[in-house]
Amino acid sequence: MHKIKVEDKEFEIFLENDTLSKRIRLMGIQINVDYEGKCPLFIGVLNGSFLFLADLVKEINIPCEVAFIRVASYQGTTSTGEIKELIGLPDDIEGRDIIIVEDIVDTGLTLTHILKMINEKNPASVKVSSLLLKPAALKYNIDALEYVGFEIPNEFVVGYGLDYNGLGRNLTDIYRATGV
Ligand SMILES: O=P(O)(O)OC[C@H]1O[C@H](OP(=O)(O)OP(=O)(O)O)[C@H](O)[C@@H]1O
Ligand SMILES: Nc1nc2[nH]cnc2c(=O)[nH]1
Repeated sequence: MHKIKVEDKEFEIFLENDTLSKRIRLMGIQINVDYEGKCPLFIGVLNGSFLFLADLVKEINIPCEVAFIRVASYQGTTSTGEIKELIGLPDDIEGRDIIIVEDIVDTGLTLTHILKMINEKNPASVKVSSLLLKPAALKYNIDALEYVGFEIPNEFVVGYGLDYNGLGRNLTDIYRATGV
């Protein structure tokens, strides 16, 4: 089993880059079909989505635009993970077909806040594309979650954009914590 250490934590290989690429190709095909004749605006949620978004849009062969947003958490309330503000949301999304791009949906809290703030700007439609989803961790129902790469167990993962204490985002494969 291919194991690595990121800072103090051990991880084992979980999803190899080739597996990710094949799935992302299929997700792109599905989006090309669903948005034929439209010009969707992909909005990546920084930081974790940067590699997934880059690979996903390379599979898109219809006109599209790309933007990024960042969410900032309340200071001192990290245990509840409340979200204070959304940075970088374009002003002119009214009437646009939006596809929010996430690396992972865990509890669903981040997306719930993002969706609320985006919907206030009256887009034509909003869907979410997430590479990973932890169904067992979900606390918020997200109807807009249309394109999911992989449903994974409720385990901590790192690599391909996902970090452990800021490290590991550059790994080409995704690893899971070994729990030792
Ligand atoms: O469904 P949730 O429980 O809200 O968790 C999912 C969020 O957590 C991660 O972001 P993180 O806050 O770690 O920031 P990062 O993308 O900069 O790593 C991920 O990119 C999602 O945005
Ligand atoms: N790196 C990383 N970030 C997350 N954010 C929510 N869940 C996870 C996870 O499993 N790994």
